[in-house]
Parts: sequence; structure tokens; C-alpha cells
Amino acid sequence: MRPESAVTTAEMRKIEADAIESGSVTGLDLMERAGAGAVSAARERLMPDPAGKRVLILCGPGNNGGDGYVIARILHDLDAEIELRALGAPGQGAPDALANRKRWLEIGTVMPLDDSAAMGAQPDLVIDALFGTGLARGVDPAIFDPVRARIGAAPIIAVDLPSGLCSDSGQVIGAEGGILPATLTVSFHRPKRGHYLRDGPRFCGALAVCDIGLGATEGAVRLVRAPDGLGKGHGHKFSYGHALVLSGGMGQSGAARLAARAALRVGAGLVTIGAPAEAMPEIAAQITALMLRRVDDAGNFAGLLDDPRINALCLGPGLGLGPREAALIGTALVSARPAVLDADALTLIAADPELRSALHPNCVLTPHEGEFARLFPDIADRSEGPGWGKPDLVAEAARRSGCVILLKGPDTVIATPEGNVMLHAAAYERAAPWLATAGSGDVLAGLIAGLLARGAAPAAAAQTGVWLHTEAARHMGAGLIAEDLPDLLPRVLQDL
Ligand SMILES: NC(=O)C1=CN([C@@H]2O[C@H](COP(=O)(O)OP(=O)(O)OC[C@H]3O[C@@H](n4cnc5c(N)ncnc54)[C@H](O)[C@@H]3O)[C@@H](O)[C@H]2O)[C@@H](O)CC1
Ligand SMILES: Nc1ncnc2c1ncn2[C@@H]1O[C@H](COP(=O)(O)OP(=O)(O)O)[C@@H](O)[C@H]1O
Ligand SMILES: [K+]
Repeated sequence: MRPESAVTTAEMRKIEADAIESGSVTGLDLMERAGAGAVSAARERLMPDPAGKRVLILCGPGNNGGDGYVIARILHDLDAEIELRALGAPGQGAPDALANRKRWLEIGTVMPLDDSAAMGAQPDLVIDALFGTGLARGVDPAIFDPVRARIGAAPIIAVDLPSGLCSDSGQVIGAEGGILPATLTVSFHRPKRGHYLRDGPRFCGALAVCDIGLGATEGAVRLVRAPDGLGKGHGHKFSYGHALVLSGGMGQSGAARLAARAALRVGAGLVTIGAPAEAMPEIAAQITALMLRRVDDAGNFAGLLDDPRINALCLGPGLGLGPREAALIGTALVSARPAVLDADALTLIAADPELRSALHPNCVLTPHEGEFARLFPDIADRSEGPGWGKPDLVAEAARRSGCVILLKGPDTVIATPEGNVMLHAAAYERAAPWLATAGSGDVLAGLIAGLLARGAAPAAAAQTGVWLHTEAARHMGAGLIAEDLPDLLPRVLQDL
């Protein structure tokens, strides 16, 4: 079953507590399933036959450690050689973990984590069951010292989370070095937000999520999935909308051309670039199916917008930061047309309270981190950690500005003013590191504008746009530059 959402610690606790309270399962059952799931993932991906293998298991004082004791017992039954090291014993607050520690002590021994004198030979596999979703503060890097030296090249499986990673924010809570980076992270029921956000993917290695029988319960943040097909039916070109992309002056038109080409490739019926007179020759020399109209100022822009068939706008890529551009944005917002506001448009809006107050629910703002901080400095300043991560801050920004916000990155978060939040992770099997290239953001803006022209609602256009953007990059892989992205779309669309 493919997870539909990524959960917070609080959501996961509630899902577990509800299941236990309903009487359908006990905490011990869940812990047993979690331990068994981790062993299955280990056998599938790293160690098919544990017999005779040395496994070093690190157990913490909570239920994450409880999973570790279960894993020790199962691997012992498979004839692995277990060395179990614990950071204290589970207290009364973790009775299931305590019960599993007792069961383990009937068949094996526990040594303290910091007793480096008694360390055995180098392990074939390390299981990190120190801290999971219960991580409450930064981990003292020194606790890893006794084992770090010994791990060598052995793969590390993190149980639920690499110890030190915040499950809500994807950040290492404490000091540098206060985390054990994993080769494979095995989580339970649903991925945690931190598996995808910020540093999460780098520290998790690979990610496996195993079912522990908690049904179809989901968290509030949905994961963006492939769109349902973007085929064209019977209509003519005007059935698929007309997007207008505004360009900056001479020598600045590349970004608008990239965006416009993406809008056309994603299936907008018509796409026009609106440019000042001085830039028109340069643009005309480089386009064919795209159309070109003169937009010198807000006056002729408003005239163009008298055509009701122009049903989506894209403003910002390479636009410029002067009074002309501010006036163009004002005109676009007054027209209430669905609009993508990116790059320079965001900088202008950040500096102009009047423009900001004209934002409306058909706007999609696509800031990168720097632009986001300019737009919402107080939100961006708040440090992330348990209970507050990227999805929360984007949700707050969307609520405040009354439009859809898409905060870019390998962990793109999209939020609507009504409080719907979606996470698109370009990570793990969908990693697309070659998107870190000049102009790729312009292509994303154009994709969303093209989808708006085709009639998609703003949040849907944002989700589909970001998915297609990553997918196109994945089709190309190494060597990708922004110019390639629009022309990779046919393959992506045909595969849908
Ligand atoms: N409750 C359940 O039914 C299930 C829980 N599961 C496991 O339980 C984990 C959550 O368990 P817990 O809520 O007990 O939390 P954890 O086991 O993740 O950690 C909590 C313990 O660590 C201590 N601690 C937190 N931060 C610390 C730090 N920086 N330095 C030193 N000590 C620190 C706390 O005082 C507490 O004793 C999940 O990640 C998952 O692995 C799974 O077994 C599935 C079922
Ligand atoms: N490492 C990465 N993995 C996946 N996507 C990335 C990565 N780095 C950047 N991106 C994506 O590439 C785009 C870059 O946009 P932006 O920062 O506006 O750059 P530019 O202004 O040069 O076009 C965004 O959609 C962002 O999400
Ligand atoms: K862990």
C-alpha cells in the first residue's frame, strides 16, 4: 500500500493511541510488528541471510529502543550474533519497551553504550534504535563516540528515524554530529514529515515504510502524486486556454521564454509572451509556436487583458524590479486572472503592501527560500523543530496572504489559504538533484501557468506542475539544463 501522507509525531501518536484504545491491537503487538518489519526490510535490502552475521544493536530508553529489543530477539532466532548496547533502561513510561527488554534478557545480554572497553569486533550491520519520534532535544554527539569508531563501513539501519533527526521538521535538532546518518531508514505505518523535509533524506539514506496494521489512517499533509493524465479530448486550441507570460527588457527575456515554452508544452492552447518593444526583436528571433505581443506599460497590458480568452498569467521570471513592473503586477492582480507570481514579482510584492493586499485566491506564489524570507520574514525566522516544520510555515504564509504558496526545494511544500497542505519530495527514488540549475524555477512557473490556462484550480496546478517538473528532470538525469525541461515533457505526459 502506498502511503498518501506524511505524519507528524503528534499524528502518529494519536493514530497509535486510537488503535490501542479501540481494542483492535495492543502496544506490544505494534512493537512486535515494527521490529519484524525492520528485520524484513533489512533482509530484503541489506542482509538476506543474517545467520552468522555480527549485528550491533543500539537501544534507547523509549519505545524506539523497544523496537530494538524486538529486532535483537528476531535476529537472534535467525542465528545472527547480537551485540546489544543500551543507553539506559526503559522506564515505567515505556512498559512495552521494558517488557521486550526483559524478553531479550532471557536470551542475551545488554551492555552500556558507553562501555567502549568491552567493544567487540567490527559489525556487519548496525541497528540504530536509540531515538525515534520521541526525540525531544538535541542529542549529545558524545553518545555516539564509542560506536562511531567501530562502525567502519557497516551499513546502519535507522529504526523509524536516524537518531538525532526531528520527525516533524527534518532538521538535526542539536549540535553538529548529534545524529547517526543511516544507510536505510525503516519507518512504520506512514512516513514522517522529517523523512522528506530539509536534511531528512540525506540522513535517512534510503527509506522503507512498513505496514504495522494501523489501517488507512492518514495525516494532514498529503504527498503529491502523479496526475491522472493530462490528455486532450475533442476541443480546439481555445478549449485549452491562453496563457500570457510577461517578459523583461532586452537581454532579460530568456526566463520568460523558458516559462512560455513550458506552458505550451504542458498543453495550454495558446501562449503569448508580452514584452516591451525593445525586447521584441530578440524574442521574435527565438520563438515559433509562441506568440508575441507588445506590453510596454500597465496601459497596454490592461488592453490585452480585455480579451477574456487570456485566462492565465505568469509574472516574474526576468521581469525586472522597477515601477513599470510593479504597475504590471498591480494590473494583473486587479484583473483577478489566475496568475503565477514568481521571482521578481515576489520581490516587488514583498516591498509593496498595496500589491500584497491585492493578492487573491487565484494566485500561486512560487518563492524559493530567499524570496519566502523576504515575503514572510517573521515566519521564516522561527526556528524549526518538534511541532513546527516547513509545512507549518507555508500553511501560515498561505493563510495570511490568502493565496496558494509553493515553497520550492527538493522538499516542495504547497499550501492553500483554507489550510490544505501538500508535500512533494524530490527524494529517494524520485531524487532530481540536477534541478539545481539556473532557470529551472522559470520552467516551473510556466508549467503552473499552462495548467492554470487548461483550467486547473491553483492548488492542483501547483501540485501537477511540481510533479511534472521533477519527472522531466528524472527523465534526463545528469547534464540537465533548464532549456531541456520543456522538451522532456512529451515523454513524461505520454507515460502518464
Ligand atoms: N507506541 C507504539 O505503539 C509504537 C511505537 N513505536 C516506536 O516508538 C518510537 C517512539 O517511542 P517514544 O515515544 O517512547 O520515543 P523514543 O523512544 O523515540 O524516545 C523517547 C525517550 O528518549 C528520551 N530522549 C528524548 N530525546 C533525548 C535526547 N536528546 N537525549 C537523550 N534522551 C532523549 C526521552 O526522555 C525518552 O526516554 C517510535 O519512533 C517507534 O520506533 C513502534 O514500536 C510502533 C509502535
Ligand atoms: N536538489 C534539488 N532537487 C530537486 N529539486 C530542486 C533541487 N534544487 C532546486 N530544485 C528545484 O529547482 C527549481 C529552482 O528554482 P529557483 O530557485 O527559482 O531557480 P531559478 O530562479 O534559477 O530558476 C525549484 O523548482 C526547486 O524546487
Ligand atoms: K532511531
